[in-house]
Amino acid sequence: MSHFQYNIHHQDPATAARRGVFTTPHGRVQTPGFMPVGTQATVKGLTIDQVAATGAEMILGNTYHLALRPGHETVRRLGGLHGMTLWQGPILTDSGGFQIFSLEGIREVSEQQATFRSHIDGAIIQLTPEHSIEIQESLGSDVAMVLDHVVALPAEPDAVVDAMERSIRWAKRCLNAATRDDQARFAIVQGGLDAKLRAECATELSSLAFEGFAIGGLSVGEPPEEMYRITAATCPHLPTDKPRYLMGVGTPIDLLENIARGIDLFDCVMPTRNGRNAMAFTDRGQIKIRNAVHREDTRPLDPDCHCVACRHSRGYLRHLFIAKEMLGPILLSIHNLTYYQRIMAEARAAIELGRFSEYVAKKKKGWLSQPT
Ligand SMILES: CCOC(=O)Nc1nc2cc3nc(NC)[nH]c3cc2c(=O)[nH]1
Ligand SMILES: [Zn+2]
Repeated sequence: MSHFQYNIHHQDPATAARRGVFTTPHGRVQTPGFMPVGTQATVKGLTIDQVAATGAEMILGNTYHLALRPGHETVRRLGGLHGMTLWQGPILTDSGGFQIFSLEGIREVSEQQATFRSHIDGAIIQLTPEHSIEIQESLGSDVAMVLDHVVALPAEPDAVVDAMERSIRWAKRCLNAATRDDQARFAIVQGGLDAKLRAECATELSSLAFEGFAIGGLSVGEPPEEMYRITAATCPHLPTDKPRYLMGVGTPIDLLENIARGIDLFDCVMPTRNGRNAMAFTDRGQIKIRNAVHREDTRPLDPDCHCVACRHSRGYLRHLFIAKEMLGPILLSIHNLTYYQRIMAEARAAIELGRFSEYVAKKKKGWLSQPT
């Protein structure tokens, strides 16, 4: 009996949106679902109780960062990510390919491995598919991402094909290197912005024994319409009975547009990173809380939000940022994560009612109006 199970209980009649539940050894994830990013084994500035209170069920850690610091053997000796962080829910680790390629600029990719320079001490790191799986098994995450080869866009067609074909070979090496049956492996579809390549890659990966499938190589600066075109072209070639995870996405509109095209799981730094930078998401668009207009505004960020930040006035939140108090970034991170989870909960309910398209239209109207 597998430790992992994915069940769809509603399929939206008018879109490709699905409502499901992904069961892991550390509990269930309601889908569509959003995973807060905890790159260095912490969702920045929040305790795990605060993260849980936002409604998050599954969080994301990053293999590349944790392998560099404190080292995956150290994490294992400290009880793995669950023992170290005390987060008892599901954890997904992406092996950080994106961080490598975006943060460091990959020094080189050979058939054997990706070689890059550590952003901490400049040391040369060589990451093979096998080592990436070994690291993630030490971290003890519930879901491990395969090591893939991501090319920066725009890229020469030959380079896109080459990286996509290497990613498939590396995905097979990751499966062969796996030793834990209580850790799922998710494949990552590559293929740039070429719908035909994406379909080929998805079809090939779907024939392999993965518990889930991610769409990579997006949210790397391409226009939203291009992202939506690629997810719409890729999902039909992925198994219907496995979770689909769109990496690094996105804004609230991106979440809904991609749920409509068949995506089940998301992760993005936006709610936390923008929160730390004094930007709050609301149903009527984004609020830049440092703006002087909020100076004596007694209203909460969002009257419909039950989070701890929304018990305060906008004026107080603005003061915290102007005074550079650490509570400011913490409260806005909590609000933004709560907001993202609320959107996902509303989306799940709308799919159950068969009214997802109506829901998306209503939300987009609010987001595109001017915040008050
Ligand atoms: C190296 C394999 O593990 C990975 O995490 N690969 C991977 N991660 C990604 C993360 C991304 N974040 C964004 N936008 C913020 N886009 C991403 C793409 C990938 C990816 O293609 N591949
Ligand atoms: Zn709030």
